[in-house]
Amino acid sequence: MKKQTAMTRDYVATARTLNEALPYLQRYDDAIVVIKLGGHAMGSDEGMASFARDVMLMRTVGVNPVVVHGGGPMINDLLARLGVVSDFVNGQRVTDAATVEVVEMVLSGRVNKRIVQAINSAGGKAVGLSGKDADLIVCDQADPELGFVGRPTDINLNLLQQLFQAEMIPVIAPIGTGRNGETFNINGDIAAGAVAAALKADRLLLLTDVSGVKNAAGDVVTELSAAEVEEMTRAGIIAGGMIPKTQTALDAVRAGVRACSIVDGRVANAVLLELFTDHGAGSIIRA
Ligand SMILES: Nc1ncnc2c1ncn2[C@@H]1O[C@H](COP(=O)(O)OP(=O)(O)O)[C@@H](O)[C@H]1O
Ligand SMILES: CC(=O)N[C@@H](CCC(=O)OP(=O)(O)O)C(=O)O
Repeated sequence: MKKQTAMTRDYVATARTLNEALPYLQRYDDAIVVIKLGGHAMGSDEGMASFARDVMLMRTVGVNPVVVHGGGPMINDLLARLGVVSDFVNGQRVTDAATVEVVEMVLSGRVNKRIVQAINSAGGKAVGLSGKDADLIVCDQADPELGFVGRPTDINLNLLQQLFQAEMIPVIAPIGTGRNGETFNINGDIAAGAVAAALKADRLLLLTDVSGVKNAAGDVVTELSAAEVEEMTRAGIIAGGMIPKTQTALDAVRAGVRACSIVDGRVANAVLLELFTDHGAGSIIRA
């Protein structure tokens, strides 16, 4: 009897959640949502499977999801085994010719295929790509000091639109192609921002390993203005890997993306909570 009561309570809660989700489901019907999955947010196989189900659910309710991933920790692991140490400047890896080979191998290889496989196991049709496929992400060199680090200049929108029409889910490794045949390493956040901006996406979600952008007291700032981001960066409160994230968020909303959220990807169903409930967490930067 007691068990039945608990079960009934569960059903009531589920029904309430579905009811709460309705306006969000309507708002996001046929929307484009770009999700950046950071290397630190790609933990356990269960976490990956849960992320894949969330992406699949988005597709099922009519959203066009695009996944762009990182994999910094996985690159570090292989470089360490090869005895190579990288320097980072403002959250970006200084990338020489030998390093870019390792970066491409790790990102376009194991990391990309792990995500593709997880989404397909959840019933989706994910297609793994790097920026080299059909010239998806063409880059210039970002800064000579960073070596083979790319700044995206052109995105092949036609390819992405064809995949949306076929209800396929693009999973993109942040590797760019140069005009002279170079291979470029692109920071995952910057690649996701460039794709979101080109698509004028409804939402850009940056999934990471912290609960949002924190202020000097260590509290998450739920809504951030451009001026606050600039000030917190100048003061060194936004540092390291959070610099490309917040700059990407600003660039994306300036380029026509409706909103960008920085959320904790380790939280179960982080993507669904952010898109389809009143309980979105993390930090949001709006246009
Ligand atoms: N103000 C800040 N608020 C939150 N995190 C910050 C802040 N400044 C720097 N960080 C750091 O940024 C990291 C996220 O960037 P990064 O390690 O590149 O993540 P990912 O691999 O998910 O892209 C956090 O783990 C944190 O250490
Ligand atoms: C230029 C640059 O820094 N590229 C990144 C690409 C991977 C990435 O962005 O990974 P996360 O999202 O897990 O940090 C790198 O080499 O680490």
